[in-house]
Amino acid sequence: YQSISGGQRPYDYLFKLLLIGDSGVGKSCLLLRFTDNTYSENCITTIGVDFKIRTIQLDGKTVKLQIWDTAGQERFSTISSSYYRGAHGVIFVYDMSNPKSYASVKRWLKEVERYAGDSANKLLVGNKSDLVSEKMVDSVEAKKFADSLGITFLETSAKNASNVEKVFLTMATEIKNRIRSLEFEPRFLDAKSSTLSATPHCKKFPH
Ligand SMILES: Nc1nc2c(ncn2[C@@H]2O[C@H](COP(=O)(O)OP(=O)(O)OP(=O)(O)O)[C@@H](O)[C@H]2O)c(=O)[nH]1
Repeated sequence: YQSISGGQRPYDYLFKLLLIGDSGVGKSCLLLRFTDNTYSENCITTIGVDFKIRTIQLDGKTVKLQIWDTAGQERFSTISSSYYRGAHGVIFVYDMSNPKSYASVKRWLKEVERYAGDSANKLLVGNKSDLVSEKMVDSVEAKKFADSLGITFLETSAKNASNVEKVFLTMATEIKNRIRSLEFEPRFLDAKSSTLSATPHCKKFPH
């Protein structure tokens, strides 16, 4: 086969991930921590949608993560709706010091289900774990909520880099496992043998 770069295989998988949550919960800071390993107190508010790329190694495979940072502000919700389509994973972020942002997660879940469907993997993140004395959202309660949805829950700090790698590595692993289990479905194999573009959920180069 011919890859887009003319022979060299650039990656085995390309996953589109979305960061979703209220304005100010730290989505842009989490993204910058993961892709550039930087942190700034005065991250500017995301206008519309922006994405960043980081390529990781997972079980000997090269996985390219295209991570979209959607604006949390209400007035941009119509802009971001089209970006939900085709997402392999959605990371729901709230601010542990802000109960309102935690309550909003339910609304964001509904919105994502409407636009991205049920197929995308989901993960719940409580950010700003460094603000220990300002903690307002109970970890046990958040974990219970995530369990009820059957999704992973992690507490992070973009500021001190706690658990940030883990969020994206866990998400990539969960998507890869889902896709691998799809490959073993007879229906999927039939479709795949006729044409590779039948691959339903990810761009994967043949080996
Ligand atoms: N203490 C602490 N502050 C954080 C952390 N992450 C982000 N912040 C601060 O929270 C504020 C908002 O962060 P952003 O990353 O811009 O939030 P956002 O979710 O992208 O906001 P929108 O772009 O408006 O949707 C900034 O002032 C950050 O410095 C963290 O882990 N700990």
